[in-house]
Amino acid sequence: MPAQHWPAPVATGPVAASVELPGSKSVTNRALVLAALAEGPGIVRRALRSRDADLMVAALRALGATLEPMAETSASVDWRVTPGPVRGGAHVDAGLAGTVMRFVPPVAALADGPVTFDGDPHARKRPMGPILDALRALGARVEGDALPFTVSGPVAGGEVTIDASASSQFVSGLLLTAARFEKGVTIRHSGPPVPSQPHIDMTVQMLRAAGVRVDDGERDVWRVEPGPVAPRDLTVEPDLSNAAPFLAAAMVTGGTVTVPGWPAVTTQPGDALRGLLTDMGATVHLTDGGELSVTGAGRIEGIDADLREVGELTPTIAALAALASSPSRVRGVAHLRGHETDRLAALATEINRLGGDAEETDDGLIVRPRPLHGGVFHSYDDHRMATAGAVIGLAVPGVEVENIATTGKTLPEFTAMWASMLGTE
Ligand SMILES: O=C(O)C1=C[C@@H](OP(=O)(O)O)[C@@H](O)[C@H](O)C1
Ligand SMILES: C=C(OP(=O)(O)O)C(=O)O
Repeated sequence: MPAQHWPAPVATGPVAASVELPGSKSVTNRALVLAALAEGPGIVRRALRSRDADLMVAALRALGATLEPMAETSASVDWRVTPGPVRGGAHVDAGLAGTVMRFVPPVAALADGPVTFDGDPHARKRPMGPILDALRALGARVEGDALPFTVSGPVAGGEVTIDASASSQFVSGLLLTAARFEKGVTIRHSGPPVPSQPHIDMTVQMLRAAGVRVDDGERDVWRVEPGPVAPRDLTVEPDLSNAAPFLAAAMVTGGTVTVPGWPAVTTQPGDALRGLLTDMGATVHLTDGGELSVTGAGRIEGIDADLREVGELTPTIAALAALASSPSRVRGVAHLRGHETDRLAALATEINRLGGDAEETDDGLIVRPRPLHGGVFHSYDDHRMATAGAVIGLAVPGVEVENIATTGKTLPEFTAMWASMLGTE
């Protein structure tokens, strides 16, 4: 895969493709953590292979779990996971992965010695304070308030109040390990709304499937009883958020893209694409057999949408908005400033660099239609910025995406899949 300035292919006609997506990053990394914390060996099938998933595998191995591939393809692995006593003295590289930097520190607090964490230069800027303070309040010793930091257990557990408005992953991270703390954990959120509720629902649902008792009946309060985590044999769903740029290609080109294996019921936020793309003018159909198809009308409508619950879809929606025939407004996503990059600034800057009209608001973006021209679309080490550039490039000749290889965070085969969708491979 070329490392830099990837000439984004222009579509020569309506796409007509079926695109099979590898496993969900969010499900994979939760499943691996829960398997490593379980009472006995378990299996995680169709786990994603990508930088974020590889970092999680390395982190759990460093902490004492054994992960063995039972079967693998270039895109996915079936892992047999054998838990071990959580080992101190380890180092965890979080890369730029929110799931690693927020889900692994509570696991590390179970270790018999200190565990050090660091990550990419930009990862040191991502918010960590609330979850590290929570671990302190629950009994851990933590040096540092952001990457790099050191966590030393033991943690007794108990009650803690946090402000999770900057990331739902603070809640998910504490919840995933909570049952293994002597007293379990009760988390109360206090502050502006917590984003990405479906991702918290995903955590709660996967904990329950592993036999953990979770009470989420009161808004912004989660109670986890202490107890064992049951081993499972689970199959990871396709990554519906990574379906976004491919489905967007159907809209941009007035073609049809189908994605097999779309779950009938899911906690993945990518499922919201069905409604969002319909609102932007697509015809969306999900068959009983789990095949999702999106057909573009040849014209994209602007949208006014609150994406707080599904923030990771914002870069694709903004790319579509830049190609739409009427203005768009995206709200509720101030927390995207703490993602892989400040996504609101990055999207506005890169759309405007191509001649567009995008404006940051307090909590989102306004994008007005304007003819675009070619140029370099910077990715800021952000996989979803890179794929947003590819979407715009379908309709705008001369777009070059800087560092397309950053798509390896969650979709290492992106360029090959894109070429295959366009029939140009
Ligand atoms: O728990 C998860 O797997 C995720 C939660 C969300 O994080 P934020 O709540 O920080 O947006 C999402 O954006 C991220 O891509 C994955
Ligand atoms: C915000 C994202 O990732 P992370 O898990 O690193 O927070 C994302 O994938 O859009």
